[in-house]
Amino acid sequence: MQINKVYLAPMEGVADPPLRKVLTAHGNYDECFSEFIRVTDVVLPYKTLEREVPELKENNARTASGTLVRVQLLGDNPQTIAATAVRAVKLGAKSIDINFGCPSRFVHHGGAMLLKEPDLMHEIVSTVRDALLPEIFLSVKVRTGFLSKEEAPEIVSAIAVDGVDEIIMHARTRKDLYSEAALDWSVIGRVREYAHGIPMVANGDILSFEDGQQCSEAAKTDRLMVGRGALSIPNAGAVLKDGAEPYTTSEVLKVVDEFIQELISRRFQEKSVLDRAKQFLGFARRTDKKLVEFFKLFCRENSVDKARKLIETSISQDEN
Ligand SMILES: Cc1cc2nc3c(=O)[nH]c(=O)nc-3n(C[C@H](O)[C@H](O)[C@H](O)COP(=O)(O)O)c2cc1C
Repeated sequence: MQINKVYLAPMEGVADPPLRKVLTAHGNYDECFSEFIRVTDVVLPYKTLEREVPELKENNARTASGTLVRVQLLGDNPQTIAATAVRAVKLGAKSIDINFGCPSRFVHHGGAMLLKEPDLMHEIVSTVRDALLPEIFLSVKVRTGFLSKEEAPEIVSAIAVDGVDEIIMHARTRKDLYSEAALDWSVIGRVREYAHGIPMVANGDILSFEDGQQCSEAAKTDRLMVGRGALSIPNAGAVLKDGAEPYTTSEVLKVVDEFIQELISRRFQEKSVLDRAKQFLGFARRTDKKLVEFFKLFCRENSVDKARKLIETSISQDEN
């Protein structure tokens, strides 16, 4: 199947503004997402939204390379989520996503915890939709269930509110967390009918062109979302949509170095720069055996200069 849309997934603590800037310059993504922004019983101040999603004011809700950033909100209070969404739109957001997929144990009543409460999910989605102008794109991100994928039809029915533009489904339940064995893209295909024509976006462990093809066949959709795979294959959009060759090891390392430079330019502390580069490589090594060894060497470096030198040496060895 021809893939028509590929999104860079929201990843809290990973896909922050500097990483979004770097990855969207390479990824050929149709849109990327903010990390989840938690909304309590208080409408979020503008300054919090500006801090979490600086792209809103800096570049009309786009990253430097022009990729739109969808603002993701998480919470259990329909009114404050809706009012916060309206504020995000005033700051420039063109698209909003509601998170019912986050399994974090630090989120007590929000994210995937609400998969157990279809009525509340329905109320949140309806209230947010009613508060926004129709031209503002609204999506909802869920998992296939809380305890079991048998819950998926009820979940999709609850959120398939008139005017919702997309349903994004991570093909695991809350209970599955990130278990590889539990992944089941076909659930997405089976619950399509409950979405009443709202396009579905399939998500979970898409790490290659072949994965993308299998996922879209099973999920019966031409829209995919890539999270961790975006760090192993920084050009994931081009790979999945156009069958481009995935970046080579040295191309991935050049992206890691760009990320390091981006963090330095934003005045991140040396330790944070090293930690974030390790985090990137930790994900990237999933699909590249050469990076497994490189990662071990990289973790021994205790200065950014030495770490960048190691990257440079490895790139020149790889290219010769
Ligand atoms: C470190 C990390 C942080 C995440 N943060 C969020 C988040 O803020 N909002 C959200 O909806 N999902 C979040 N997720 C879930 C991803 O968006 C995605 O659904 C999941 O990783 C499966 O896709 P993948 O296999 O392509 O990574 C996070 C996942 C990871 C690994």
